[in-house]
Amino acid sequence: MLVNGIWQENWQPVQAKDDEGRFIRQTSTFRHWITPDGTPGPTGRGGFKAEPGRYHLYVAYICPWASRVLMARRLKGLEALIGVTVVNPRLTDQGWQFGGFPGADEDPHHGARYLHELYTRADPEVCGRATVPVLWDTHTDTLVNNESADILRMLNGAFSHLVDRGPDLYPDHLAAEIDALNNVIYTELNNGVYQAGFASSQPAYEEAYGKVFARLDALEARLGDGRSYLFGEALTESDIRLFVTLVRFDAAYHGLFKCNRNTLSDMPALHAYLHRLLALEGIAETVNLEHIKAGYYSIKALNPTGIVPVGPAAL
Ligand SMILES: N[C@@H](CCC(=O)N[C@@H](CS)C(=O)NCC(=O)O)C(=O)O
Repeated sequence: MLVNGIWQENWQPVQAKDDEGRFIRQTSTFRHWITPDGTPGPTGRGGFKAEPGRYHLYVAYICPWASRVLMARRLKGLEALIGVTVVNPRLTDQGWQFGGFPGADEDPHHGARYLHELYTRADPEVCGRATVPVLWDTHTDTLVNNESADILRMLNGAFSHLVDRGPDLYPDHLAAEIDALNNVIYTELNNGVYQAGFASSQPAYEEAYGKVFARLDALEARLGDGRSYLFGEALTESDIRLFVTLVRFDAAYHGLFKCNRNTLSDMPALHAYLHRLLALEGIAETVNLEHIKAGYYSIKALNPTGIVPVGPAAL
């Protein structure tokens, strides 16, 4: 991680813990918003007008937070407006690295070797982890936002005057319900699986495991009434947020994170829902299982041999 702009060599993939051994996720540092006219968004400063070709996303296919942004870019038809660079799925002791793995890109804008170089370019005194996704402004050469929840939301609306495609992922009449469900999905699933995987005590692991499967059971029942998506027939942000965890479940969380009461393929409604989303145009291309497995199973603290499982044979 970075402390006052200096990369710390003793970087640890296992993140902060509370007193009972529960994993704690850090908060994001850059919180500016792209808006249609460049006026400030809900946080940060203004000056980031939606313009074709101006912004660039740095992502990792392994990362569920980055994947939700990739999905929104595809669903909203923004591929021609916003470029993407995929980092190497294996975290190094310098954090995310460019190139060096099939399907991993070089940095097209700065020729950086590591993602943390972009963070210090944006702020020479930056402190914190150099996480993906990164939303970069090529005009002012700075980091706009590194919080995927913000990026997901801004991609829904900020470019609509340039490209008006795809579902409204955050319609006004569902906003409060989406926020509430997002919160539950984040706490109990998106982050819940990490809390199981990175727990450093038996009780912390069991607590997280219990939350994960209780929520999966509740969602299995919710989707079992025949609806296509979480809120009926309209695809929303909440579906994107749920999908990114479901699609990694059997390949990474079931084994590596010990979320192993059952596989997702054992839950018929959730499994059908996963495949319904995967079948949406362009969505399967936002998922790279080789990167997902290589990335998760390269976490030495959880898998010291680095052996990557061959399966699952199918999702
Ligand atoms: N709040 C961030 C979290 C992103 C995040 O934790 N990304 C992970 C990959 S899944 C990362 O880049 N980790 C590198 C690190 O923690 O140093 C978001 O949702 O955008």
